[in-house]
Amino acid sequence: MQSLALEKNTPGLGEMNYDIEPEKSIYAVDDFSLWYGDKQALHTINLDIPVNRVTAIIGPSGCGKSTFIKALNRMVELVPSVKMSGKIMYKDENILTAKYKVEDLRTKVGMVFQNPNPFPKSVYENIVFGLKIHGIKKRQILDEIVEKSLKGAALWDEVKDRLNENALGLSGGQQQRLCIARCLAIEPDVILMDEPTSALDPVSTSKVEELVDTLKQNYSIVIVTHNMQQAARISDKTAFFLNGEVIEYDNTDKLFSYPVDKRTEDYITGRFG
Ligand SMILES: Nc1ncnc2c1ncn2[C@@H]1O[C@H](COP(=O)(O)OP(=O)(O)OP(=O)(O)O)[C@@H](O)[C@H]1O
Repeated sequence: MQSLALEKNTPGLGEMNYDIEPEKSIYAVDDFSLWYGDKQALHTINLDIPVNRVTAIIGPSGCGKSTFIKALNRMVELVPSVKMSGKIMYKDENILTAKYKVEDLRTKVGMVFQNPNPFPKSVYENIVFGLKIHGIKKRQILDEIVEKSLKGAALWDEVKDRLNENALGLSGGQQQRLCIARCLAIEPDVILMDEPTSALDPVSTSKVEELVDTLKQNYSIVIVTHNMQQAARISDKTAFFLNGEVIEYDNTDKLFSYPVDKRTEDYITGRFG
């Protein structure tokens, strides 16, 4: 899918973006709105998410960042009062239609949460849990996937001799990388990260940031972060949300250096939020 994301999606950017190369998109979000009961949380979002890039979602508390990212894997539907309109195209298919199987989506889109949430099982069992559900039982295959996933999450060297220990005995940073490894085991296309480092110390945070940078070679990553330095460090594109709207969406270096909208400028310079 080719998309001219910035021309279409960035209110107020005008001709400044015409020199930007069209990128392949993994998601094309089209006039997407969401309500919790009567309260509208997202307003006609148009946003294309590029393949094999890191896209950061920033904005003040309550602006709809988590709601948006949870719409991308339809997790938001777990809230009974949710209503949605518009389209979320994932590889040319609208995931919001009744016929789109949410189980299929979950095998293509992994998610990492704010607080590391390993199962109270061994490191090994954490990785193979989803695979077993999908009927993969052969020990040799599982062993290979465990090693590959832990290597992919830059955790193998630290835990290769502790595979049978309870994952809850790992440090917070190791637990978060284990959750990333658990994601990688299902071989998704996309990894959604909802403030993945906000519960981590600075050393663990920088390990996860380095990891994100490596992972984007093979995965499309969407990361919600409160930390603007983090967004500037690790993302290729940034969307600034405010009151459920996308105010500005652009290449990260441009958005942070030359924001077009005054509200973006005020936010990134710390005048509010
Ligand atoms: N389950 C829910 N039921 C009703 N309203 C909700 C629910 N979850 C979120 N909201 C509301 O939707 C709006 C967007 O919330 P959301 O959690 O997506 O924002 P956020 O930008 O991720 O905030 P934060 O940075 O504080 O996590 C808020 O007004 C919030 O109160």
